[in-house]
Amino acid sequence: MNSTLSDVFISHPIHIPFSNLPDFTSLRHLPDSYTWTPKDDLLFSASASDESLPFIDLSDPHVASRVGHACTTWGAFQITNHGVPSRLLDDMEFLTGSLFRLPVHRKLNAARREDGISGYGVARIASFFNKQMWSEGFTVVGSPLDDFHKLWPVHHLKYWKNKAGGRTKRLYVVSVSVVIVSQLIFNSEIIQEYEEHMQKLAAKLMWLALGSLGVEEKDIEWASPGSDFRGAQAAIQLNHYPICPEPDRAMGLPAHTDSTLMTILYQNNTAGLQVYRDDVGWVTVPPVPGSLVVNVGDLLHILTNGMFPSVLHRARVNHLQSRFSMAYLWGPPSDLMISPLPKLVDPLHPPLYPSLSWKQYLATKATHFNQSLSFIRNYRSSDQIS
Ligand SMILES: O=C(O)CCC(=O)C(=O)O
Ligand SMILES: [Fe+2]
Repeated sequence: MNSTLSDVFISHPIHIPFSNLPDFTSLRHLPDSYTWTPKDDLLFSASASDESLPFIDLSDPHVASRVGHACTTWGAFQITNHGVPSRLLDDMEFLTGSLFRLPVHRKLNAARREDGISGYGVARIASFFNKQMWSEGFTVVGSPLDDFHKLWPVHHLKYWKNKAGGRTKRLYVVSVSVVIVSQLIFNSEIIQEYEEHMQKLAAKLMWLALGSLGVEEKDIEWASPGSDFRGAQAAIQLNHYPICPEPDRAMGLPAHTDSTLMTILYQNNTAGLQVYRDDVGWVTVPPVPGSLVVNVGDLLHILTNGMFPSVLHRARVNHLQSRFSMAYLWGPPSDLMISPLPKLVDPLHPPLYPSLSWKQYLATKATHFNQSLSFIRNYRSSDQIS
C-alpha cells in the first residue's frame, strides 16, 4: 500500500519538549535559551545585502524564461497575478491570526504528537539546534476539522450551558455553539479552498520552471492524467512570530531548505523572510500585498540534476509587530522514486543524485538536516539511505 505523508512522520518521530514553551507576551528580556550566536547557527551573522529577489508577474508574456532564470539563479522568486483571490489570502491570514491568538492551553489541546505531522507545535527543525526559536506553528495535512475541534471545543460551551441553567442564558449559549460550529466549518472550508488554489498554482509553476529547461509534460509520467500532478501531496504550515523584545539576538526560524519540490509562501505585511545566496548574503523578501513567494525545494533540485538550487532561507523577528506566514509545502507521492530527469542528464552532466522517494528523503533529512543533499550526493550503493 502507498504511504502517506503522515505515515512517513510516524516512522521518524522527532522529540521536541513542550514543557518550555514560553508565554511570548510576558517576556521583557530574551532568556538565554532564546539568544542565538554564530555558534548556534553558522550563518546567523552572515552579511546582509540590499539586492532583491526576482519579482515576476505571471501574466508577463516572457513568464517562463523569467521563472526559469529565477529558479537557476536564486531558487526563489516573488509572484503577482497568480490567480489566488486576495479575499482568500485575507481569510487565511485572519484564520491564522485567530488561531495563534488563542490562549496557550487551548493551542496545546491540539498539540502535534511526537510521531505526528498535524497540529500545534514548534517547527520540526527545532531538534537540530541548541537554542529555541521565537515562533510557534500549526501544521495541516488533509482535513483540519479534528484539530480545529480541539482548538475551538464546542463541548466546553455545552458544559457551561448545563451549569448556567436559566432559560435566557441557555438560548444564548446554544446560539453561540451554533456560531462556533459554523465558524469551524467555515475555517475548514477556507483551508480546503486554499489547498485547491495552491495545488493548481504549484502545477502551473512546475511546468513554467521545468518548461524553461526543455522538459515537457510527457517527461513526467506521474503528473498525468491531466498534467496536473493530481497525485501530489502537501502540507500547510502556519507560522507565527510574536513581537520580540530583542529581535537582533533572536531567531524565528533558522536557516534551512525545504524538503519539498516547491513551497509557496504567503506572508502578512511584516517583513521577516530572508533568502541566502553564497555570493550575495542574506536578502530580505519584502512583503508586497497580495504577492506570494515561491521557493525551490530539495526534491526539485534533485529532479533538475542540480540546475535549480534549493534556496536556503530563514525567518527573523521584530519588536513592533507580530508576523504570520502560511507555507504550502508541496511534494510528490511519498513512495514515488525521484531522480534527475533523463532529459537533464548527459555525458557532460552525469546524474548527481541517486533515485529516492520523498519518504526516504524525509528520513535522511530527519538525521542529516541541512547536510542531506550532500549526504545523498555522496551516496554509494554500499551506504544505507534510511
Ligand atoms: O515564515 C517564513 O517566512 C518562512 C517559513 C518557512 O520557511 C517554512 O515554514 O518552511
Ligand atoms: Fe522553509
